[in-house]
Amino acid sequence: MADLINYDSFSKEQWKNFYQEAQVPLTQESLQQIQAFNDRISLQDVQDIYIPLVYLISLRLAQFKRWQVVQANFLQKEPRNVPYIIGIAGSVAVGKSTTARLLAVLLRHFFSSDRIELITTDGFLYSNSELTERGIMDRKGFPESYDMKKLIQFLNDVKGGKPIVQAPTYSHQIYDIVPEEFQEINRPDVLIVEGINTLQLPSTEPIFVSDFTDFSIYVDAEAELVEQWYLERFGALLDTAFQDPANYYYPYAIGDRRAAFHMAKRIWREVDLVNLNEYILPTRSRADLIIHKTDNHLIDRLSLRKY
Ligand SMILES: Nc1ncnc2c1ncn2[C@@H]1O[C@H](COP(=O)(O)OP(=O)(O)OP(=O)(O)O)[C@@H](O)[C@H]1O
Ligand SMILES: CC(C)(CO)[C@@H](O)C(=O)NCCC(=O)O
Repeated sequence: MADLINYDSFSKEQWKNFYQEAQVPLTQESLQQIQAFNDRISLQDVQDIYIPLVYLISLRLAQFKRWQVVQANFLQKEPRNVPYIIGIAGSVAVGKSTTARLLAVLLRHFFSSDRIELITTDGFLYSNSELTERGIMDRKGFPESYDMKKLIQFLNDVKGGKPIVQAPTYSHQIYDIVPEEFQEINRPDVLIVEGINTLQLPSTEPIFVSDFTDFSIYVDAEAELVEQWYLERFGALLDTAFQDPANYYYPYAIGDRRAAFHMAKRIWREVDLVNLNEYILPTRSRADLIIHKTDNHLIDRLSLRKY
């Protein structure tokens, strides 16, 4: 990959040998938490990939904290606890939120005295009615479908130490922003921000999400595989939609399943794949770490930025 000249690339075997002193909390509550949200996650990957990753993050976090003190001393100010922000980017359905949740569980386990929070930038999408008004309902997920000003303000408030900052929430079930529902972020030590746009540089803003991000991860996989995961998740959404007429997928769930999958394939091809190729993949070469996944979501390569 020519765009990755400033990365060192490692096989899983190499990566796992960088640090194996800690063990996945196999018998503890954390393991139940990991499996509770996705029982298909490979525990071997958690040990081989995520344990060294959490250690790497702990080194960077310690360095970040030291730097905050040095800078405050230079400015003759009291040092304050500046939240450390981890961004997670990648295609729709590549597994960003699963990666983010897994990382949050592990960080909470290993840094038990720190407050670890997680948000998704999906909450900063315009609502369906706003998207319709703007004539871009078929561009959900594209740069113009996000209220970037609001997202930047949110990040600035969190970084600035403002107590209780609200993040709006998005639901895949209703396929829309949830009205009047907010997640409250209260001066975390670490905030994980997951979303397709976390490495984007939208031309409408003078400042970007990445200006607030201290460590960024791009979750990568071949588009054909991501399409398969997209369709699998679509199937799972259909399966749970049966019981709930308020669910966006209810009409598809009670209708012809083949027609529903036909529609999902078309949306993947015409919306999410186009978005991946035009706006998401070009941001990969800005990530600090690229995690490459293959069949069954197994991780086979990691690329770490050198400079
Ligand atoms: N490590 C993993 N092991 C097993 N399944 C996974 C893993 N990561 C993701 N999946 C599955 O892949 C699908 C997509 O994952 P996820 O919802 O995390 O993607 P996403 O990138 O956050 O998507 P979106 O941008 O649309 O919110 C889900 O069905 C999820 O259960
Ligand atoms: C909400 C996003 C943009 C990202 O998570 C995505 O899941 C989405 O809804 N994309 C729009 C096209 C589609 O329905 O797949």
